[in-house]
Amino acid sequence: MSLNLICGFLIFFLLWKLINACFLSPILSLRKLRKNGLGGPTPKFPLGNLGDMKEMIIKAKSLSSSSDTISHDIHSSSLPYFSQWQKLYGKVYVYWMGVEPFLYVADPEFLKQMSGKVLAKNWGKPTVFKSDRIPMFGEYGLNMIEGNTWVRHRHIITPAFSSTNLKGMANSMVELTTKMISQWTTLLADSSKVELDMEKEVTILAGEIIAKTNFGISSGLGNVLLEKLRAMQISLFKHTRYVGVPYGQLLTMGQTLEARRLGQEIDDILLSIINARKKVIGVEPQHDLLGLLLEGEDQVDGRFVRKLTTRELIDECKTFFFGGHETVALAMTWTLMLLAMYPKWQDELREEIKEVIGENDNIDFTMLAGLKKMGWVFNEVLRLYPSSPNAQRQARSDIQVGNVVIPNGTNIWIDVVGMHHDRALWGDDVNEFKPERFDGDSLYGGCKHKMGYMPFGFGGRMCIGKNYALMEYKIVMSLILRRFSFTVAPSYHHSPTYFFSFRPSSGVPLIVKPL
Ligand code: HEM
Repeated sequence: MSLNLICGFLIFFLLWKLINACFLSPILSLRKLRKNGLGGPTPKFPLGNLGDMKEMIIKAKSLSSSSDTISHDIHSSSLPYFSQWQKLYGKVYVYWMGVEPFLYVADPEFLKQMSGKVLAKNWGKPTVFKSDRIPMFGEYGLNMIEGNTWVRHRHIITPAFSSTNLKGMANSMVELTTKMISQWTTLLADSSKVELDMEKEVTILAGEIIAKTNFGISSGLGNVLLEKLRAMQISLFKHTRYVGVPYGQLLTMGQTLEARRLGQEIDDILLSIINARKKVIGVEPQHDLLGLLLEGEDQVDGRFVRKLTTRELIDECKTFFFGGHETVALAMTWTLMLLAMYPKWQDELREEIKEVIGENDNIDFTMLAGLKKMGWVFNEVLRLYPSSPNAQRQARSDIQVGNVVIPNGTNIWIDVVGMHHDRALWGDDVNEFKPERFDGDSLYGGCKHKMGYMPFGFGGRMCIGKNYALMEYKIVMSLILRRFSFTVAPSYHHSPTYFFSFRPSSGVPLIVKPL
């Protein structure tokens, strides 16, 4: 075959791929979805609805920056496109990121029926997000994998979060929080109050806690990992990403390469931690996550094989490091901001802590169940400011929900914030901070539909670290509320911003006073 012919074939093949990716496949998907009677905003090539989304965000931000009042209605202010499209097209519609259609779902009944049709292991995760997420979670992190690989990993990891193991982690949580408290006490020695950025304080603490309890590593090394993860997140999500736009990655090449470089550096540190731990297996007891993942072997077809490969281990460590500190840190940050806004709830919690824990420094795991009101506050904070504001899935086969067929390959965006702020589900006080709605051991806070409240996800892929998170939250909050009171600093500007999660746009400065 002549060189010209080969080049001709290659050009034809690349052109065909481009036309297919940019036009044929999206038109086919649009037809299939429209056949179901699903509405949605009109996509424009090549950005889909990304341009509209950006415009709406800029408008909403300029409105909120001119207002001094603190509103908890973050659905309208931080995700204005979803809230405005919902009014036009209902709670299930189709929007586009580039040439990728997304089925938007904020209807709990639809979600219930849809999730009832698919086994946890058969859910896919959108391929379109993978290249952005791989530097953060690796290819084999629990939240990235599917099918039998997910079943195997989940089966191996679940025992690490048993109540026996959690009990063993409480001491480290108390120890590290006490260290932070003594730093604050030193700062306060010379003045009666100080202003501290609570987001920064509790993020460092949560990072130290996950580093110690899951990997047995020192705060110093934990902080190095945290800084690299944070820098990676900023390079990946702080600026416009052209998700779903054909060859959109080329437009953000610099950020992508930077994220990959940081990802590799994190992998190298984790590999050295894993190798050091391998040397002490069988010599020292291994109760933390890493020890459990390393220890033991499985018998497969009569052969003994290691449970997870080194690549899988690195990816799981990265996933737990990231997922295990960021979510809890945000829950604690928003809690402190809300408690500073509503001092009545600070007093209520302090009273409860006094009754249940007293001045005891050896907080026992079993005592924590007695902190009922703190549980309500935790639930209410995660309702208003969920650390995981959405869940994403991809159909791996056609799914029939009532009259709607969700075609194989469809991306699904479940808007958790939308459901948590839905007036029809929660009533007129939906945007108010009212922890008492979770009174009476109500798991759903009076929500009219059980799937309308899902801060920890749904079905078999529900958060594996839920009990760990609640334990850490209760220990940290008890220890700090016992010693300090909090008020909102005049410099605080309430502007929760969505980038991967809901974060304060410029920290949460609070005035801290010793009690
Ligand atoms: C307030 C704290 C937390 C919140 C609100 C939270 C929320 C969630 C949610 C909503 C999911 C499901 C995501 C989906 O459906 O795609 C999830 C999954 C997950 N969470 Fe959490 N999480 C928290 C704390 C933690 C902690 C402390 C850890 C680890 C120590 C952790 C590890 C994970 C992992 C590994 C998954 C993936 C599970 C799977 O796919 O099987 N999370 N989390």
